[in-house]
Amino acid sequence: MMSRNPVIERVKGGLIVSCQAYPGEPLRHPETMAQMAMAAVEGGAVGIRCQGLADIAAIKGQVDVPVIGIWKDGSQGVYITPTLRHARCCAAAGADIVALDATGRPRPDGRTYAQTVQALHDEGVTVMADCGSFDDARRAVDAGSDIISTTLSGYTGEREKTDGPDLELLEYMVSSFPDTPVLCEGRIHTPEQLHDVMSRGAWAAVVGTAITHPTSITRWFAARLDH
Ligand SMILES: CC(=O)N[C@H](C=O)[C@@H](O)[C@H](O)[C@H](O)COP(=O)(O)O
Repeated sequence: MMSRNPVIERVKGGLIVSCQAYPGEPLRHPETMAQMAMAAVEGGAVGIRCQGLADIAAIKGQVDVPVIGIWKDGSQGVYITPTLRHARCCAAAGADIVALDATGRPRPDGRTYAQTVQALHDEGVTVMADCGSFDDARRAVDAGSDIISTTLSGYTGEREKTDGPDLELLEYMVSSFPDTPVLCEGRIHTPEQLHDVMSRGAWAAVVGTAITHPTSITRWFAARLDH
């Protein structure tokens, strides 16, 4: 499959690194995230996913690879780029692709996911659908999303939170929607898992925590101490 969108074509077959720090965390600073993004690109990342308008702008100022921008607002319900306003701001901050919650849950601005995508497409914005289930993926494809992704699997109550990536959902999406690039995102923690998701037909994969969240990585090691 080819994508007619050059930005999506650029990340084909590659590793996208998510550079995010959560509210109150020591690394939560746009310059720090830009440094993290530069380090990831040096290691072979073909794209960066990042959160927040300041981070998007700082990262776009430092790397040449495509940037997927999100704006997380809140932590319950629809919080990943929840409204058209949030999405427009991500695009204005420089995101090459804007990712948004593609679930059917009510959105704060009362628009449906499809209405939001329509408005963004009218403005020339490339849209990535963060899905939590197969129904979300179908709705996202029907809405004309440029990319669909497993991002929200395990976080919306519809799919079990698997230890690793949701391979079942990935395979279902890849086989059902051959004309839409499918990204695998969420709980890819090892190079072997990355290899596995790519061999199952992912267009590209997004890895966050295992590369850019040292507090989690430290906890994984510390949990194996005998005391
Ligand atoms: C559910 C949710 O809010 N996911 C977020 C989406 O941007 C991030 O917190 C994740 O780190 C990202 O999806 C990458 O996944 P992982 O960190 O597991 O490699």
